[in-house]
Amino acid sequence: MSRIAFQGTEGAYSEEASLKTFPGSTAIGLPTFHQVFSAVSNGEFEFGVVPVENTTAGIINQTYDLLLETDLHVVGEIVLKVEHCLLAPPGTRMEDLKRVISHPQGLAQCDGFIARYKLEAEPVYDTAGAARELAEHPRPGLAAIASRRAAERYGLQILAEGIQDFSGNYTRFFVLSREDLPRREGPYKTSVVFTTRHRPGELLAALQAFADQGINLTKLESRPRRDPDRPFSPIFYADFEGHAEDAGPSQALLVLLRRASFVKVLGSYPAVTSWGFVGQRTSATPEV
Ligand SMILES: O=C(O)C(=O)C[C@]1(C(=O)O)C=C[C@@H](O)C=C1
Repeated sequence: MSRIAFQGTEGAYSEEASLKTFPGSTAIGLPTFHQVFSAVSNGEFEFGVVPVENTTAGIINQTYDLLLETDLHVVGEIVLKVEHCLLAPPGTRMEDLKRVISHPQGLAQCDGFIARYKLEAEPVYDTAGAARELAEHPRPGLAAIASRRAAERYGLQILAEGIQDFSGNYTRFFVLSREDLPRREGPYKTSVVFTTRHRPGELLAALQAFADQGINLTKLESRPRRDPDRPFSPIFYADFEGHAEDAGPSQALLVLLRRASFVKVLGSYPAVTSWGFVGQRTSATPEV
């Protein structure tokens, strides 16, 4: 039975993503992303499940930064539909509420709801942690944004459900492992990080190789590099269809290696190919 580390507390969306992908495994919440990455790096856990991006609120910067700093492989992706609930101790009325606590992503995904009800938003480490904190230390006027599972786990009342600003609110997670997994059947995706020389046309040239090989890029993200001598010089995170060892992708990666000043392949993993598979164990998710 696999042991999976996620960031947060029992009832977190990351826990749900872990258990739906690896049914029957043990998923344990750790307080920080740093701890999840180290626990997988030092072999304490076989896999880590971390959020990378959300369709409403964008990328999770810390995950992207840590992917660069550690040598873990990305061996899977999970896409989970996230339905947020407004939770409060039983007996609380909507009109009593003044403040709401949740993970910054949870707050960002419910920004419109929070504004509509004129609530003061306060960030905490994770959504389920907010629910637990509220259940253990209820304060007048305080609510939490978390999952239905968190409400059940911590005995809170659901005052409103589906409060995210967009009903199509999906979070994408990466499955991290110290070892790469054996190749399976089905479509793959690959994630890479690279930097280019600071000259006109360098990014275009780096990406041209993918176009030349007929490879579909599914993501391109730019982040400021953490270099004190070159603040704001960008580092690029790209995902593309295919396995790094396939003929087309390996050719494109070779060109990228020649053009770029730095390249790191984060991993090739079975792609979540259909939105119908969201949050479900499918043939595209890693086997344990
Ligand atoms: O706090 C949680 O429940 C998490 O699993 C973290 C997290 C995130 O960091 O994006 C995961 C999914 C949701 O988008 C909101 C929060």
